[in-house]
Amino acid sequence: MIELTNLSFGYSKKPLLFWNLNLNLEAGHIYGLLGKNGAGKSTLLKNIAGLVFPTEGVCKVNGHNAAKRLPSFLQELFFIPEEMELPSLSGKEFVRRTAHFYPKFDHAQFYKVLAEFDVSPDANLNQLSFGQQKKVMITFGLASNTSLLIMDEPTNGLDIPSKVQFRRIMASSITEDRCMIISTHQVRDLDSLIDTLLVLHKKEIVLNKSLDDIGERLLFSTSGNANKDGVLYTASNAIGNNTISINNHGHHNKVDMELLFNAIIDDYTTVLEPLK
Ligand SMILES: Nc1ncnc2c1ncn2[C@@H]1O[C@H](COP(=O)(O)OP(=O)(O)OP(=O)(O)O)[C@@H](O)[C@H]1O
Repeated sequence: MIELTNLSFGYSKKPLLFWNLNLNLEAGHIYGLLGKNGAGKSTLLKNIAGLVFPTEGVCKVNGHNAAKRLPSFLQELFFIPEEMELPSLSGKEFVRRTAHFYPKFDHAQFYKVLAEFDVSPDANLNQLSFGQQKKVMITFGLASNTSLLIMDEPTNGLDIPSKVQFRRIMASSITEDRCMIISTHQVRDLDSLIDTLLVLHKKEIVLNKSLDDIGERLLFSTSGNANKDGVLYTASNAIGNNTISINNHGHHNKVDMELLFNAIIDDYTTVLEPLK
């Protein structure tokens, strides 16, 4: 569905943020995009959405060159940026004026999910709190039923019960025809939600693997339970050590995404070797 080929990008007069980046993403998956502050997550998402244009290389979505922003491309894409300015309209009016851009927009789904988020469709959007505004846009994005839904830091501004609700609603909205990409700093917000982890580090996508694959190849445990001959990374916490080691048994275990992310950004790239 998404094909980035030899993509390089840099803002004018700044060094390149990505260099020769290649990435293929498929429908039917919820991808979690992680990277340090300033790694370029938002910029990568904007390249995919055709909001900025590659310096070199190409980004295709459903066969369309994203940079051309053709109507046939735009009607299948919904992008929720990290920060947004909403018009002085009620949610209901916003839907009335904009839903027709998305041929698969489901009005009943919009009102149902918005009610689950406990936001009134009659409230003026620019008088809602930041978290409530996010909820309206997440709901609109889900109801648009576009084949690609991109969310940049969607959980930013949501309180803890709303984050739980968000994960539940998102997980129940994925279909075989849809691809969702969620970027976040809050690794824990992706727990029980994403199926594939993407890590952007040092101008490249260094990891694009399903959690199933990762959990079969790496063992996440306390150091006492680690595969002692295959320890790849250890981090101490208040009560001991957490460890990533090679999973020799091939039995799936739960991936500690935060630990894996920390290992990668600390440049313990050996954790990536068993995943190649
Ligand atoms: N419009 C712009 N013009 C120039 N530089 C920009 C622009 N937008 C972002 N940058 C720079 O590009 C780099 C990557 O920014 P980006 O927002 O893509 O990173 P990010 O990984 O999403 O960061 P964060 O996790 O902090 O949100 C940063 O150094 C930022 O200052």
